Amino acid sequence: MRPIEIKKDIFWVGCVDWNELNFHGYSIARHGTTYNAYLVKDEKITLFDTVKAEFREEFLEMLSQVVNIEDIDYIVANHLEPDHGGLLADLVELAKPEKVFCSPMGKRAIDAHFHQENWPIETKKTGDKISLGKRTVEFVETRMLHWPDSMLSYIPEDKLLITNDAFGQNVASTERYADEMDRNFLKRRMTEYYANIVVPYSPVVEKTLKGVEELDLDVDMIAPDHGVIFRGKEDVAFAMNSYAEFASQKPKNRAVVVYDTMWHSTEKMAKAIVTGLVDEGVSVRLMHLKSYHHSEVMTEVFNAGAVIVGSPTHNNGILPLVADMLTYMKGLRPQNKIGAAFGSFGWSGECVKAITGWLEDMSFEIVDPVKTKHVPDATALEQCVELGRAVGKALKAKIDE
Ligand SMILES: Cc1cc2nc3c(=O)[nH]c(=O)nc-3n(C[C@H](O)[C@H](O)[C@H](O)COP(=O)(O)O)c2cc1C
Repeated sequence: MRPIEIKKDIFWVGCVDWNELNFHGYSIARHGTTYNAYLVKDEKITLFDTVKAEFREEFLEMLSQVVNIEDIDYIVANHLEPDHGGLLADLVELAKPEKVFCSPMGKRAIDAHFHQENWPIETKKTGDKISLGKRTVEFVETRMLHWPDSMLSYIPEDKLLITNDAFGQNVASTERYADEMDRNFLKRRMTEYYANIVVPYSPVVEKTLKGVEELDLDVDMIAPDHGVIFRGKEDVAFAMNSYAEFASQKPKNRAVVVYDTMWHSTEKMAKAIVTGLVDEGVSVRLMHLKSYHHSEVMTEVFNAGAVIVGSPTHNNGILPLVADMLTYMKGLRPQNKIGAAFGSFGWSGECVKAITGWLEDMSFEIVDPVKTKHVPDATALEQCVELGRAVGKALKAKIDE
């Protein structure tokens, strides 16, 4: 692909990764991603971020189409994760920039990744500004959105906000702008990204959105480091409003029933629970963990107000895929959920206690569990339907709070 001029003398110089399948446990199978970097041609030629190291040749070729690499004066490292900082050392070597700008935490990240003492690093805090000539760059630190080093760069003369991973979406496409993409597809990719990466930092998202409002930043383009760019006031508002909605984590009238099973008893219970939820007017996703990756489950969990988790008792505990999913979910700290456990057992029956413990650790509002010795009979299945109804009622009450 060629560089794209997104504003006068500002170029997208990223790489499209059509084949990436998995980001640190977050499956992006079939959608790929992009690593976006931006080059500003001003009196000081400035590069914002780099790309993943595997794309070295492609990235250097991309840059060479708009600039002599050795003419780059400044590099801004908004985020040091290797999909954006992967070629920083190469660029410092090739361009010999006058300055490398990063946040104070970015300096620590550069030290820990590159172990270089002689780079011309200058740290910038929220509110600090630099001049590129005709343009200014203002920095806004966004610690833990989603790494300690993360920051935003704002160019007021172009009303452009370069946001590193915030507002990103894992999607490989020839389209570069949000308005060229189907809106529902885009929202889905934004939701997945938020649910699998950003959700634990929702308080920082709320603070950042408030900060952008208080600083009265006039923005008509948001350029993230993954996926498409939001251009025009309408799409900027769409991106900001989507993040405000995501960060609020308001419970929705949807439930996820997620489980694993060895001999299908827990599965029979799961289906009866779905019946009870549907009786109460709740929209349900039933997800067998042998069919769904934990990140697909997480996106549904994020979109749901209730999560009902099932496992048979297995060696005095729960099945490994259920433990895997609970570990992943707990790390992402979803808020405002109703939770319940269910499962079949043979003799000792620890499954529901173990699952309930996980759900309590995540501060879910707990509805009493159901466990069944081996194959559920009609009475046991009716208890499962009742569990679904009880969760549906608790969810309704929570939504009305
Ligand atoms: C390898 C294995 C280990 C098991 N360990 C336990 C156990 O520690 N305690 C228990 O109560 N049941 C145990 N069970 C019995 C299962 O929980 C029981 O068969 C249950 O009905 C299976 O539910 P499912 O049909 O959903 O797989 C075990 C079963 C298997 C196959």
